[in-house]
This record gives sequence, C-alpha cells and structure tokens, in this order.
Amino acid sequence: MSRRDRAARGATEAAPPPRPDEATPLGNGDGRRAGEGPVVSLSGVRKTYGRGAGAVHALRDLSLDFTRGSFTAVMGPSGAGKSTFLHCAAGLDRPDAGTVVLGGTDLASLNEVELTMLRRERVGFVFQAYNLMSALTVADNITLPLMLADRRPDPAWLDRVVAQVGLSDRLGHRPSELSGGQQQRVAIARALAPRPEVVFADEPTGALDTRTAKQVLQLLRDVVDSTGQTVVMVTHDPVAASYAHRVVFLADGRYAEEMTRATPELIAERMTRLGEW
Ligand SMILES: Nc1ncnc2c1ncn2[C@@H]1O[C@H](COP(=O)(O)OP(=O)(O)OP(=O)(O)O)[C@@H](O)[C@H]1O
Repeated sequence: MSRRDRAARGATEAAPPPRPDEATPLGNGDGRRAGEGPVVSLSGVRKTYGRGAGAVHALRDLSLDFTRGSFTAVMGPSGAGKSTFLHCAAGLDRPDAGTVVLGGTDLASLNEVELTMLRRERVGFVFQAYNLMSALTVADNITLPLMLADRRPDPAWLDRVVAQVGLSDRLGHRPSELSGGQQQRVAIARALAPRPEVVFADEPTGALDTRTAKQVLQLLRDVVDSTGQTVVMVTHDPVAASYAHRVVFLADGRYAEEMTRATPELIAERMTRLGEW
C-alpha cells in the first residue's frame, strides 16, 4: 500500500484529532510557559551534499522557530529535507551555513564534545526503532541517559513521566516482555527523563499499528500540553501530524507553508499539492 493510500485509510479511521483550543494551557506543568521565545531557532540554514554538478541542496536557506511548549509536525515530499533538517536542528549534523540556536546556545559555538554533551543533556530523541537495551529493565532504560551524563535523576519528575506514559507497573520488566506500543512509551519516557529542552521524534509511530499509534501520538500531545515540553516530529503520516499544534511543510529544502488545527484530510490534501510523498 502506498503512503498516500495508508494516509487516506488512516484518515478515515482516525478519531478527531485534539484541538489546540481544547488543550490545557501550555506549559502549566513545570513553571515554564509558552510564548517565551523559540526553544529552537534555525536561521538561513543550508546543507549541501556532494560538489559540483552532483551537488544536492538538501536545505536551502531554511529559517524556522519552535516555541517552547509546542508540538510541531514537520512534513514534506520525499527528499524535501526533513531528515537533514532534524539532524541539523538536533546537533547531529552541522549545516554548511546559517545558525541553529537551541535553548539559547548557538550550536556552531560548540566543539564535538560539547555538542555531544548538549545532545545528551538537553535534547531527547524518539525514533521509529525503539533502541532499548534488551538486558536492562524498563526503569534502567529510562534512566540510562541520566546515568551516561552522570546526572542524578529528579525523582518527582521521573515519577511524573513514568505515570504519564503508563509504565508504573512495568518498571521491572525487560523490553522483550512489552508490546511495541509499550516499548515506544519506554523510549518516550527515556527521552523525557533528563527534562530536555526539546524532544525530536522521527516517524515515532512508523512501526506501530493504527490503534497503538494513536495512543502514542495522544501521549506525546498530552506530555506537551501538561508539562510544557517541546516536541518536533518528522512524519509522513497526516494522521500523526494532525495531533500536533502546528504542521510545517518543507519542499525542495525550503520552508513551504504551515497549518494549525489541521485535520488529516487537509494535511493530506496539502501534501498532495506539494508533490510525490
Ligand atoms: N548523506 C547524503 N549524501 C548525499 N545526499 C544526501 C545525503 N543525505 C540526504 N541526501 C539528499 O538530500 C536530499 C534531502 O534528503 P532528506 O533525507 O533530508 O529528505 P527527506 O525529506 O527526509 O526524505 P524522505 O521523506 O524520503 O525520508 C535528498 O535529495 C537526499 O537524496
């Protein structure tokens, strides 16, 4: 089944997505508030792979801001630059030009060790593959990034995260004893445990069935609305994107347009106008 067919099917199966105006006030959970300025800001970002006639301009002068306490989906046709954007915004790769500022830090000012520390302490990641350590319990998987950063967990925050992802009674289990949806919830708790500035999610529901995917997306949305965490999610799926406050469309390495309060049908229609996806 093509992505477009899957999206159309998902759209008809989707429960009405949550609406920003129905949400609890942003940032009411931890004293941080929406509207304090962007937590991630890209300005004039360019990234080119290769040289000369074979050069591929993956990002061409991309400028984008992400507000603290917001849930943004980044979409676009295949090859639009979504993965390259995510890698540059998260400090996994360096742009050729332009600036990326994360939590007030210009990433270009950091050497490789400092960049690794920033990713470990201030950025959370959720991927399609859960990437859990099979030998560790759920509890140890969740606190692993803190241990690696030699940081003491904040017990109240950890309790809150574990309760929110619904894993309180699974902390002693191994990943192999959990369903796919539960494993992804462990990965989300692990991403949130250090209380990062921002969580980047790359197709976080790509490996899940429709029902489980919706539960995970609702969880991400609830986390943003109740704790003021910031989530930026790259996805091909209009149903997934409809759970976000804002959907940003990239095309040909550039910002194309954006929508708020979007339904899966409207998002799919916009994607179809932008090109093959
Ligand atoms: N390491 C690389 N070397 C050469 N070209 C690359 C590399 N990574 C990405 N590209 C090219 O850069 C462009 C943008 O790629 P990117 O993976 O960011 O797009 P995308 O929107 O994530 O695509 P998709 O939806 O298919 O995953 C594409 O033309 C791709 O072929």
